[in-house]
Amino acid sequence: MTPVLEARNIHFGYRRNQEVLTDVSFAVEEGSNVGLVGESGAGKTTLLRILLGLAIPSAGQVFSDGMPFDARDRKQLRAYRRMTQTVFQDPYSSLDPRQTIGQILAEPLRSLGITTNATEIRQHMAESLRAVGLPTDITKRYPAEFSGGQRQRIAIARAIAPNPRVLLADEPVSALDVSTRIKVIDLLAELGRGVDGRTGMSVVLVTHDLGVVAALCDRVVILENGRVVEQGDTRSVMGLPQNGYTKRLLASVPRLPVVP
Ligand SMILES: Nc1ncnc2c1ncn2[C@@H]1O[C@H](COP(=O)(O)OP(=O)(O)OP(=O)(O)O)[C@@H](O)[C@H]1O
Repeated sequence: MTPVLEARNIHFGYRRNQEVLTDVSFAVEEGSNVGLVGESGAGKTTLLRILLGLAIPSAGQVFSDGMPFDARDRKQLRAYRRMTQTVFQDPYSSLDPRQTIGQILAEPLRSLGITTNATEIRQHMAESLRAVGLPTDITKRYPAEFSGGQRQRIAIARAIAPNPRVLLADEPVSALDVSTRIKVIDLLAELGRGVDGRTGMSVVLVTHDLGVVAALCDRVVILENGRVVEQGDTRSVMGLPQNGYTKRLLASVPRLPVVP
């Protein structure tokens, strides 16, 4: 099967002669969830920025449905943005405090050219609010009226409103308390499977937390200093890690599932 998204031999540096990513390759199959894991500075966010088309690799290529994706091509970027949406770490800064929830949810629908029809926008908004487990009558309220977990649900509702095929999430639960964290992970897992009449989507999850990967991802890619040191099926990698760095990361996480 052609992967929905693929990074092939990606290199990137913010400065000349200082690579932050070196020869990074991995694929995201339709409907499967992939965790990008590594310690602080490993290059996870940079890789996500490349997958979002916000940074251009110095070598290598991103493929979308098997086709090379060039973020400098505005037409390609527009089509790509409809199929990939993102959720950031901090729900306090990612939502504009001056906008109502309705304005926040409608923004991607308008800017991506999905619809400008008020009735259709209301339908999309209600559908995505239902999918994240929030009441549909909150559209006139402001982000400040909601808790961190609720705000992250609103950010997820905004991301899924255009019906993306891939959700790229950068540490989406690390700013939340433990019980809220579990609920948001469950929500992402549900959205991946498809919920409330929506089709499932792939989730690419950037995290330094292997516990979150174990709960959500079918596959895991381990990054160390900008290189992939190990990748594969999450249960196999976590059950029998081959790489010393992966073993050290695993040793720092309590209670991981054991492969039978
Ligand atoms: N805008 C930038 N300019 C220069 N260097 C940068 C920039 N952003 C990141 N870097 C460097 O690139 C490397 C990778 O950073 P990146 O943020 O991708 O890592 P990360 O794995 O996401 O880390 P964290 O878990 O702390 O967010 C680091 O050495 C970082 O200092």
